[in-house]
Amino acid sequence: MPTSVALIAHDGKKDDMVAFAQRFKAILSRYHVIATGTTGQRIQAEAALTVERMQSGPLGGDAQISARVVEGSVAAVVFLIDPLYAQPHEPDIQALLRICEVHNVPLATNLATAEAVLTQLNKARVGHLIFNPVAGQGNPDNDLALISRLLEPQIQLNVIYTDPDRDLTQQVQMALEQGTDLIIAAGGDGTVSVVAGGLAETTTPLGVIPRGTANAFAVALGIPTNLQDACATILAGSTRLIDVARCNGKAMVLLAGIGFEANMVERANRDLKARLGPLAYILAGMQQVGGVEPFQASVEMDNKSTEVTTGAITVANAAPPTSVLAQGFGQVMFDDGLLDVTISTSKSPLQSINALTSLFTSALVNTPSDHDEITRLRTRRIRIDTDPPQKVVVDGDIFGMTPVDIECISQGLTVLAPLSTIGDSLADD
Ligand SMILES: O=C(CO)COP(=O)(O)O
Repeated sequence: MPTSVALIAHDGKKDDMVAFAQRFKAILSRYHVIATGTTGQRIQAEAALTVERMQSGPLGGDAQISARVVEGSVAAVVFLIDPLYAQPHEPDIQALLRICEVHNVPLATNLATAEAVLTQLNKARVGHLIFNPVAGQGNPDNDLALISRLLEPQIQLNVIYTDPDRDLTQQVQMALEQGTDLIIAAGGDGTVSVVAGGLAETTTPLGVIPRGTANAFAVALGIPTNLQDACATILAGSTRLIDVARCNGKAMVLLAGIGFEANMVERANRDLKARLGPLAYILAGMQQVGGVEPFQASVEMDNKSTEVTTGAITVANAAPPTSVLAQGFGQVMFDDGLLDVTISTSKSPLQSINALTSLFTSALVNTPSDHDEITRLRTRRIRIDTDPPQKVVVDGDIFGMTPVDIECISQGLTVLAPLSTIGDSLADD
């Protein structure tokens, strides 16, 4: 769907254009505004809108805008023509009017029609698609073409590619400032986590198109893991309020793993994930069982501190059944305002395997684990320190070292998701 609006005014109409841009600034700022040179300069200065300026009209600016219309990137053209003065570049003006006819692009040549066109544009949903081209094993070009084809008839889509050199949180912030109706994360759990962090404590919904290796967030919320159905879920528009957490200030939607999980994630690097897909985590986990080094942890909640010897601590906000180490309760509640903490106190590889099997069974049958070496608790806030310091993984990526302070923000995130799923506290009522 085209995402630019073109603004052009002859000299006798420039004051009208500036007043129009000021009045419709909220709508225009949701679009990429393009304008001929002098018109653009005045709009930028007097309506404080960001404008991509072409050449001045008589020097070819109208022709440049015609080219954009032909390319298909223009949603509407507002061209305030002065009917009382002849223009030296009349052929360019006529060409632009003709090109708009040819390509069926809304064209307003006076203020009354311009208002009608902008009022109509205001009804379209504007969305930002944050697309991670290196996530998962799919073909990014084909995936993006399919997503655009499915969503664009209903959503004005601005595509932003993730790039290790650009701060994604800042890009989400910019999209929010422009006024977006939804932000869609198309990538793995890492991408989803950063976008969710930017949307935490706002009312702008998060759409998820799972394109990663594990897609744990989508599975936990019952969001389909194939592209077509994930897009259909976004278009259906039903939203859920879920909890979001902050781990040492960083947003966390899934879980923090200390010890076992952090080492496993480190072993399942991108190469292994590219070769084996989700099996990479299982292989890395198996390699890890024998090498678990127990550590001392001090766990503080409600101003009370407890000491434990453990090989794995998992603090989960949301997790699918396959996140075995988070399954002390057999299912992780993602909308109860609490973190689900699972601590394994196994001391030998064999005990670890027994405890893992118990957690796996708990997740399968949705009941709490009663294994002696599993401690489980629910809390709003937790602080964990360890001796020696341990690696911490947050939402599938290595985050840093202990100590960590994790806090749950109750129902702090709006997600486009099917209404009822596993892990949903309503499902228990
Ligand atoms: O002449 C124009 C359109 O035909 C407008 O050009 P400027 O915005 O550069 O004045």
